[in-house]
Amino acid sequence: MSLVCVENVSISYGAKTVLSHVSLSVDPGEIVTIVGPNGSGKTSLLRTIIGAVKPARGRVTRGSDVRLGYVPQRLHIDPTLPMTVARFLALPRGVAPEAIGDALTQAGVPDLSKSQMSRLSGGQFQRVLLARALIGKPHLLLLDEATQGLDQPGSAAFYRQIESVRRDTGCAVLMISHELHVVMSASDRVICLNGHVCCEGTPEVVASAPEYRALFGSGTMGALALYRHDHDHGHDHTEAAE
Ligand SMILES: Nc1ncnc2c1ncn2[C@@H]1O[C@H](COP(=O)(O)OP(=O)(O)OP(=O)(O)O)[C@@H](O)[C@H]1O
Repeated sequence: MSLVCVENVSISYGAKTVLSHVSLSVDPGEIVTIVGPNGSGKTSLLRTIIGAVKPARGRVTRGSDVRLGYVPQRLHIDPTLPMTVARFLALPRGVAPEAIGDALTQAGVPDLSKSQMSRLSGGQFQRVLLARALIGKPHLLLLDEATQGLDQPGSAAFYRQIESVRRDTGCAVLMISHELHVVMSASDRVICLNGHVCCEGTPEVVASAPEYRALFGSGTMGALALYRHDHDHGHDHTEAAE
């Protein structure tokens, strides 16, 4: 039984249609990545799944007990506003301190609760947003370019954290990313969007699809093989957030 089902969805802003006839579903425990060029409708699709954008056609269904956790692309917090991480995570409704501690631990930043939001590094900020999404114990975690602005090691560490969250909680993950080689190697399934679903399947299938190569070139295949080769050995996946 899928957690969410998107059936024949089209999304328009006024007269402009940005996505047409998109169908997809996410099953429990899967990591599914959406890739696509700028403006191809990726964020619009995620926002439709969480109910923030109404589809012009088609429908999105999810089980009545399925909880979603959403990590947005950006979140601006006034840097002059004094606010600790714990306070931020307790907004807008009260959350028990143990739940905040658990979420920060799952996000890989157990010691940040007393830090000021304005003093966090980019990597720490993203981990705090991840912790915020994990507080509700989601069945499906949705990430919109969560590693934007992080350097390559920082973003690779972030994706390893996502894999560990999936391992520990069993949640499914639907994420958007531009970091093709890192993300493709961490995903069970990849969906390539460009106004519609161009191609989808395992990372290997998508990386070799002509539709994908027309958009991104053929470089990913080599990077994917290299990454898989490099990681064909054990790892201590406990790097601290940048
Ligand atoms: N609220 C809105 N009103 C009008 N047009 C919008 C709105 N949100 C997005 N669009 C337009 O819809 C198109 C798809 O935007 P969307 O943000 O979904 O794409 P994206 O694939 O996530 O892009 P990026 O990779 O640049 O983040 C763009 O042309 C964008 O300008």
